[in-house]
Order: sequence, then C-alpha cells, then structure tokens
Amino acid sequence: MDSSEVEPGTSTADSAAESSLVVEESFFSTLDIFLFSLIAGFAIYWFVFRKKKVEIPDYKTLQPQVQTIRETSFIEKMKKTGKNIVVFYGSQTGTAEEFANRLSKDAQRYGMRGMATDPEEYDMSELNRLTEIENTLAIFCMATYGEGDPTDNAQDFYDWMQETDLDLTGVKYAVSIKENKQDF
Ligand SMILES: Cc1cc2nc3c(=O)[nH]c(=O)nc-3n(C[C@H](O)[C@H](O)[C@H](O)COP(=O)(O)O)c2cc1C
Repeated sequence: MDSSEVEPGTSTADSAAESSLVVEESFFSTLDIFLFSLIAGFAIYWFVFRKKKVEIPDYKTLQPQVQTIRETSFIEKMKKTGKNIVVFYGSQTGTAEEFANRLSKDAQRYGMRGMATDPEEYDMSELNRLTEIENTLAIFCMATYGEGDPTDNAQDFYDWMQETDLDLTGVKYAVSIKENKQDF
C-alpha cells in the first residue's frame, strides 16, 4: 500500500496525531531523569564536601620533652637572682605572706635585695648554707593559730626545727612576731 493511502477505519487526522506522539516521546523516562539527577547530586555533594584527610600531628613527638624541675634550693635561687634577704612566711589566710612580700620589697631601701619564700616549697635544711652568701639575713614572718601552733605551710618546718641538730652558727636571722592582744 502506498504511504499516502489511508487505511480503512483510520482517518488522516488520527494518523497525524500518532506520528506527532512518536516524535515527542522522550528517550529518557521521568524516573530515569530523577535517578540521574539524584546520583549526580550525590556525586557533586561528595566531591565538594568530601572529607579531606587531615593529618593529625603526633603531639608527643611535636612537643619538646621539657621536664620541669622545680627549684627546691632557696640558696641557689638567691644566688641566681642576686638576693641577700630571704623572708620566710608561715601564713594561713595571707596576712603574714603579704607582710613578708612588703618586707622583702622594703629591703631595697637599705641597699639589699629580698625575696619572700614559702618554707613548704624549699629545702629548709639548707639554712646553714646562708653563710655562703655575703651580707645575708633570713627573716621569719610566722603567723600562729590555736595555742601558738604553726600554719599549715610552716608545719613541716616547725617539726623539722624541733628535732634538727643543724649547726646554724654564723646564720643571721630575725623573727617577726605579731602580738595579738585578743584572746584566742
Ligand atoms: C582561729 C584563730 C586562732 C588564732 N590563734 C592565735 C594564737 O594562738 N596566737 C596568736 O598570736 N594569734 C592567733 N591568731 C591570730 C592570727 O595569727 C593572725 O590573725 C594572723 O595575722 C593571721 O595570719 P595569716 O593571715 O597569715 O594566717 C588566731 C586567729 C584565728 C582566726
């Protein structure tokens, strides 16, 4: 049959509509496009936001192996810092400590250099070594509690003083006592 001929039972209008339907039919279905977009979206998201591998530095190897050695020798500290007056304080609530700080600063008015020192932090058995420093003086500024008992930071020093036979000949010292008039 000739293509121009019309099949019986079909009109020319029907065959025109059919041919236009064939032309408009897409190669991809809606589902294909949806799936493709989804995959593409995921791919772009992964590409942009993918986790870049962050190198975690090993801090153990990075940090310098600094071992802090606390200075327990007040004699060495005095020598290093050029001090010749050491003001030890026994203090519970800070009054004696503050007084010791003031006293050590006042030393410069007499051409000397002082430092306030917590007896708990230093090796008090070095007291006899004070003679190694020229023109030196140790001042004890001690608060007392109860029946003249030492403060917590002076307890070990107090106990040690009770039993030591350390020869303190030549060590110049002064004891600062704050007399309290009230009864405790
Ligand atoms: C509960 C208590 C008990 C005290 N006992 C005494 C004492 O027995 N003899 C004394 O001279 N002073 C005594 N004081 C006075 C303190 O020694 C005084 O306030 C001192 O300046 C406190 O020094 P700090 O702040 O360095 O600890 C006592 C004070 C308190 C609060």
